[in-house]
Amino acid sequence: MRSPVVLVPACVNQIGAHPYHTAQLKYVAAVADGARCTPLIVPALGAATDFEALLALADGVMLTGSPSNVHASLYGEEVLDPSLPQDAARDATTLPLILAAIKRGIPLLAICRGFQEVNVALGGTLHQAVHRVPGMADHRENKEHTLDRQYAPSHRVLLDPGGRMAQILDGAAEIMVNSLHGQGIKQLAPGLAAEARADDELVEAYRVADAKGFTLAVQWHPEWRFSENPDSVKLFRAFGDACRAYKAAR
Ligand SMILES: N[C@@H](CCC(=O)NCCCC(=O)O)C(=O)O
Repeated sequence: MRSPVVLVPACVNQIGAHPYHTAQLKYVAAVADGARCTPLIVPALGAATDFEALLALADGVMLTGSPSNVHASLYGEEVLDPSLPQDAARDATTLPLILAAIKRGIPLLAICRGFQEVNVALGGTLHQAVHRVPGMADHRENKEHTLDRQYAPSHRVLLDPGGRMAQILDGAAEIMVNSLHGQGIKQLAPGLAAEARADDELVEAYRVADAKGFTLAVQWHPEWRFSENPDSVKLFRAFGDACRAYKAAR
């Protein structure tokens, strides 16, 4: 029997003289080895994407992190810092894909930029620079540190005791997470339920409250060396199980 297919939308990145569709290995590996599903990287073709064709293949969707920001115009703001990277082709692909996947009840796991994308797709807004908001912490990584240090757990999040995440993590009340983002949730979209918050109250995880299928979005990076972190192992296993159940029920 074939394994569930999980769509992993690509970014567009310039490498040398040419633009490429790219997906980082760590995300693809977490789908393959953590969720035990077959990752299928989706090119960022925007409106030229045949979403119906893709969703007919999909048993799950995983949205990755990326250094680029969701374009501020998509939540009604001017871009505050145009020097930061953007990826209009990814926005034009992921936002419609998110809406279509949720409507179909396809399991959805969203990480970092993906977490921000789902919120914007559903009508929420973002802080463009969390660290400039009075009372909020700086959630960015120090780029001068080694990667191991950048992706090391750096702060706690408190889990909603009645939430899906707490259930997946065997009733944990809080966990330590890494933190590599400048933007964050300002206004949670209608229909999203917060699952975890940092000590400065920033939403760090949520689900789509009335979704037919599994939905979880996290601001941190569970894909980083996931096999060394029991919480990340449980999260990818739960996502994979949801994809297997979706596939079985088709
Ligand atoms: N641009 C957003 C998104 C942050 C994000 O996804 N960072 C991860 C980049 C590298 C990786 O994929 O590990 C923000 O800064 O808030």
